[in-house]
Amino acid sequence: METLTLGPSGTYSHRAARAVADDGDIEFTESVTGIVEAVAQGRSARGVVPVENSIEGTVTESLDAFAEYDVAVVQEIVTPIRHALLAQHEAFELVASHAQALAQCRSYLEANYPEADLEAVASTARGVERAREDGTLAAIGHPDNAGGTLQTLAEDIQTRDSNATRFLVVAPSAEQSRAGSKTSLIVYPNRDYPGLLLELLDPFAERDINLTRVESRPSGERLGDYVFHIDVAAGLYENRTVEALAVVEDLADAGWVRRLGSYDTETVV
Ligand SMILES: O=C(O)C(=O)Cc1ccccc1
Repeated sequence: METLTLGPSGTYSHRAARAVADDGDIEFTESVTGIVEAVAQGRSARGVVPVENSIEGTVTESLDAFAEYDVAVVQEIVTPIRHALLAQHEAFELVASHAQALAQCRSYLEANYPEADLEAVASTARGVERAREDGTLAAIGHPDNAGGTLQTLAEDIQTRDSNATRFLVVAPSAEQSRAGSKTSLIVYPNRDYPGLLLELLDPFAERDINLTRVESRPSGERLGDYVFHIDVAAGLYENRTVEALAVVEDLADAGWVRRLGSYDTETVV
């Protein structure tokens, strides 16, 4: 099945996409929003996007794209991230990588290459391509990207050993599923009063549904107005989830509630 992910070839997203697609079916683009948009518009059957890292937190562009485009989430992929420093030689001046990778390796770079400039590029593999062509650049990426002109100068340079990233697999909204142990929801109450968030979360607590993530993102309508991204450890096939959602929908009757669907998690090493 044709699957679009963040490229070029060799990104962590590419590695995650291999868990759900044959390598020959994977295509690349350099925009997370572009991936979600392509799936929503039927130009791609599946998309794989990074959503959250254990060190650096949310990939806000992905969440905002889920709020903007109508798509379903059909699977979660969790993968450990081990970064390598890749360059032609030690004498580089600039490190080019994805903003999250640069942030995840901040301490290592400050301690070992305090003089180096940092440049955020669209993906780790884009930085690798640049470093392959230009000896003044180093890249941070998966060690498998070494070879040719590029050597591995250091491995495991992320701040903590437990660096994991969650990726979500998106599909056209018609493929939204009720089966799975987790569910992603987006709630826009279009209201503001004391205790609103408490009221939105209480229906889950009352039914013993664990929340695995709550994230507020600006709605873009006005300052202080938020869209809430809520993930729960329960499926839409369960009565307790349907009941909790009915209460949430009442509370958000001036706005909207989107069910991205239920899905299972796969860990890929
Ligand atoms: O740039 C990549 O390789 C990505 O897939 C995004 C990313 C960056 C850093 C950690 C995890 C995912």
